[in-house]
This record gives sequence, structure tokens and C-alpha cells, in this order.
Amino acid sequence: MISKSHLNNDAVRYVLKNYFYDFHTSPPDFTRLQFMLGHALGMARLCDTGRAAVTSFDSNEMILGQSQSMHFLKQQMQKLSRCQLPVLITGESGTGKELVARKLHEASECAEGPFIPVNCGALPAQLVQSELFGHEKGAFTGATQRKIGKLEAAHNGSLFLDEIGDLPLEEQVNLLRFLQEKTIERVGSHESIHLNVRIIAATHVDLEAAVKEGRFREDLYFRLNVIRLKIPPLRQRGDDILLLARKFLQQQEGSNRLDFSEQADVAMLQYRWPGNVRELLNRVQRASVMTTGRYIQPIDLEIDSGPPPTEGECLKVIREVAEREALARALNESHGKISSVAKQLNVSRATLYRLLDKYSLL
Ligand SMILES: Nc1ncnc2c1ncn2[C@@H]1O[C@H](COP(=O)(O)OP(=O)(O)OP(=O)(O)O)[C@@H](O)[C@H]1O
Repeated sequence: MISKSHLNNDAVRYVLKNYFYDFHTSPPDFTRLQFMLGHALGMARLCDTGRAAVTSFDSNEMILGQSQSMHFLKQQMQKLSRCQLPVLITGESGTGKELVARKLHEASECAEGPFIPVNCGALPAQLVQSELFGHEKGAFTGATQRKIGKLEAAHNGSLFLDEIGDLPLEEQVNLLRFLQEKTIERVGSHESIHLNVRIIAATHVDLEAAVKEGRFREDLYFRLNVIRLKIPPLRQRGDDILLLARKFLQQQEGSNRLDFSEQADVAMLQYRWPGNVRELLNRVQRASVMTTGRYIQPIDLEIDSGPPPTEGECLKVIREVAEREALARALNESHGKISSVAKQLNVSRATLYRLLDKYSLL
């Protein structure tokens, strides 16, 4: 709390800007003070749970990865474990979106409840509504029995809507209504059923582009995008590629004497992994069967490394991996405070936002 005249002092301004969460000039505005204190308390709690979570997510060997970017992801996940808000998970195919969704559920207050995964892209168009919301007997031809929909099945748990971008526009309206009112009506019924379901959605397509093109409702996008988790592609995780490869190899039967050759390690680090972790798992499984020696070679992994990368290409990859790691480390250390990260890395906020977006760290 300072008097207004102190704001003319350069040193005071410097200290406030760099070391304080917020400041008030006297006489205080109590409404603003109360609001700010509530917000500060909430932020402090997030930091605390963040610290605890690293252990709980790490001790659970399921989400493998020690790179800064995966560490950052686990920290974000821990922060989300105490809230029931919808989460939108984005990332390329095979990066682990469903695995992350399951872990979010297991760490949440509704962990005892069901986790119901639905692939929106795989639902037949004419059945989407009844699959999600259920139907009454006789609601349409062929509805010989009352059917509970996926939302109802997920009551007191989580519904994982994979490939949410494929949800037909009509069903987007119904889902939006559920998010707003927490109630559903089965097809063929006007009875409102109140449900307690956390929605976790995932997409590998750019939903913002889909909104611009009119294929996805903007209001639903905003509702789902309250909290976004971006999962980095495997090629941006540096040594995690080798860590995952060795873990997957250990999991293969009769592979306890096998290891990767140095050439295989280099090939794996240079490969682009369009299918991400799923592709790595498949290639390791195949290589563990196909290899003839003790050391798995690039040929066993069927990695077509193509012509050796030019010096420029190598440098580019090395620079990108280092840049991403530095960003993720700074974010971890400053608990995601953008102004501190920008200062620590000596870049403008605009540049920082561009880089965070480039490396899926926003
Ligand atoms: N960090 C990780 N540690 C261990 N296993 C992982 C990790 N990430 C992904 N996997 C494994 O990789 C496979 C693919 O993961 P998952 O199905 O969650 O990806 P996805 O992003 O949902 O894919 P898609 O977009 O195709 O639905 C799964 O077998 C999963 O267990």
C-alpha cells in the first residue's frame, strides 16, 4: 500500500513492477483489494499444488518424459487436478492426448467415477445424438430399448471427447447447452436429467481455423477452451525420444538383452516422428522382433533417415530443441509468469508469445 505520490519515484516503480504481485494506493478500494487477495490466494494455491504434483505424476510411471516441456505439462496437469473445469487438449496424432486425459481424470476429485472415452470422428452421423445423450424406447425406428448415452454414463466422472472437431454442428449446440445448464434430455424425452460430468476434449486439428471456416461453433470453442493443454510433438522432446524408446523396449517380452546401437539413437533423434509416441512404440515393437543382433540398428526400426542432414538442418534442429528446453525451464522456474520469463530470457513479451506458440507451450 503506497501513497499516490510514491508512484513518481523511479525506484519505487521499478520495485513494484518487478517484485510485487499487485499494489494499492491509499485510500484503498476495498472491493478491489478483496478481489485481488482472493486472486492472489488462488494463484498461490496453484503454485503449491504444482510442486506436489510433479511427484505424484512422476511417481506414476505412465506419462514418460523428463524433458522440460513434459515437466511443464505435468505441472500444468497437477494444477488442474482440483478443478472440474473443461479442458481442451491439443496435439498432433499419437502425442498422448488420451493418456493425458486419463491421467487428468485419475488425479481429479471424480477419480472414483467413470472415465468414458468417445471418438467423435468415429460416430455415425445419424446416431451421434443418441450415442451422446441417449434415447427413450420408441424414439425412432429401431429404438427398441431405452439407451443411456455417453454423457449419462459419465455421471460423476469424466467424458473424453476425442476429435471434437468432427462433432456435427447440431450436436455442438446440444453439447453447449449441457455445458451451460448441466442437464440433458434423452432423444424422445422432455425430462431434464441433471448430470455432474467433467468434459475433457481433444483435437489434432486447428479448432480456431475450424471456427473461422464456420465448421465449429465459436461459443462452444470458448466454453471448451477455458483451459488448454498443448502436448508437444515427439520431435521436440529431445532425449525423451531415447528414454521412451528404451522403456518401450524393456516392455517387450524377451528383450532384456537388447539395446539400441549408437546409429539407432542418432537416427531416432533425427527422425521427424509424424506419428509421434504411437509410431515410436510400434517401431520399437517391430524392431525387437526383427533384429538379429544384440543392438537394434536403424534398419530394424525401418527409419528411412534419407540423405544425411546438411549442417544447416542439423543446427536448426539442435537450436530448436535448445530453445524449447530453455523456454520450458524458464516457465517452470517462474511458475508460468510471462513477464518474469521474458525478463529472464531477455526477449520482448511479443517475441515470447510467438515462441511459446511455436513450441506449443502456451
Ligand atoms: N509420454 C508418454 N509416455 C508413455 N506412453 C505414451 C506417452 N505418450 C503417449 N504414449 C502412448 O502412445 C500411444 C498413443 O497415445 P494416445 O492414444 O494417448 O495419443 P493421442 O494423441 O490420443 O492419439 P490420437 O490423436 O491418434 O487419438 C498410447 O499407447 C500411449 O499410452
